[in-house]
Amino acid sequence: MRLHRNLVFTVIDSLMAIFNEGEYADKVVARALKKDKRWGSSDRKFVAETIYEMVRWKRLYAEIAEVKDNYDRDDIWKMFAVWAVLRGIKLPDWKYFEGTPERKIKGRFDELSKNRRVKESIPDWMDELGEKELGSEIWSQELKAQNQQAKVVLRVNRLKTTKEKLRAQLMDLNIETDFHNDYEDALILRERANVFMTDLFKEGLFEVQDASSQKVAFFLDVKPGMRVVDACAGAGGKTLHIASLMENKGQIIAMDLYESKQRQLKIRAKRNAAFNIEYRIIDTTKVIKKLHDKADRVLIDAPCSGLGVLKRNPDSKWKLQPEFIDNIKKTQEEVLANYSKMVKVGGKLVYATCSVLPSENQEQIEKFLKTEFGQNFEFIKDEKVLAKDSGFDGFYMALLERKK
Ligand SMILES: C[S@@+](CC[C@H](N)C(=O)[O-])C[C@H]1O[C@@H](n2cnc3c(N)ncnc32)[C@H](O)[C@@H]1O
Repeated sequence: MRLHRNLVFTVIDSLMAIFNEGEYADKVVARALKKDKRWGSSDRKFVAETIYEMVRWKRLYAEIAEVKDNYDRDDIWKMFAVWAVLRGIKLPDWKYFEGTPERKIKGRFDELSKNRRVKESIPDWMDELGEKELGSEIWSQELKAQNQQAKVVLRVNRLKTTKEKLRAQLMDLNIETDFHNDYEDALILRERANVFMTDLFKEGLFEVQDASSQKVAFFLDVKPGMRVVDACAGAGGKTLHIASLMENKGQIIAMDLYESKQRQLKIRAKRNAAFNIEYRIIDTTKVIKKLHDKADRVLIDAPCSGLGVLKRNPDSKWKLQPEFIDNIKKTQEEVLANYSKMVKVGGKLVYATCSVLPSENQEQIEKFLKTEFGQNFEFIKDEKVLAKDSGFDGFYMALLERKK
């Protein structure tokens, strides 16, 4: 591989913004890709993937390069040189690479790889937390799995097509996909491609949704004609899947705290031809009270640490703080206590997170079932999805039924 100056400069600028100015990697990458219209797909791929790689392995590269946080531009060049050397890429004779100690880089890599925190490139506190909650062996394997690049997974929109037809249409565009027995609605791309540019996407024939996340709507056991509340709907990844399974029959009530997310959901719902969604912003407790005892199904896709989705958000390794996790656990307890009241007797509740930490998952459910209101519910089943086993995101989902 040859390094091209303007592409590498874009990577360095982007990393300055992510590491030093607190910007989010996905936004910075999106901006970087708009920079030069002449770039072809391999140029764009280089820019996006290199930025993500450098974010993913930030600690490892920084320690090998012997540079410390609050990196200046020279430090980022040194980290970039480490990335290139470890990939066996020949460094061009640019001034930034003068004196790069290639042999020392390889030696330090071997030495530092003995320490999990450096090898898997995560902060100390996060490593301590993961080990405490999952045990050293599982946590090590999970971290390794979550440091792999995520596969691109599509979810067919049953309101518009079938996965067989969609697969054939994608094939016409030279986008090859596979079905997977464990994920009924999924098509998994053999190679990464920018599927958002296709007319098939613009016509709403599919959404991009990780395979683990696609399990949740099935777990909720929705049927056409039901009244389903998606209490933390956000931009609606799962709402749209629920809509697809309900064949536009019945009612879906999509709620969130934030209007901006709901606006995105509305656009997506239109594209998907999902017509049975109503929208509510949770701005007072009344919004929830009005629906007490009214829903056949309630989904609580709770806000969480995101410690199951580091594959797709490597950035959160560096942005997440321990205090955030403590606070989000309190929110999880509250939403379980309050939103479960919308389930009618005989109805079902799914509590889901994209975290692998038991303290955000099964322990929240155990706690809830011991509360006065929680005693009205029976635990049916749960699923703890680890990236190390599934190859997709880490996830948790629990199914409860209201008995009285
Ligand atoms: C895991 S995300 C939801 C993802 C979404 N369900 C999807 O599949 O695309 C959690 C959502 O909960 C929302 N949220 C946070 N606190 C909440 C609360 N107290 N009540 C309702 N929603 C809340 C956040 O705005 C966020 O959109």
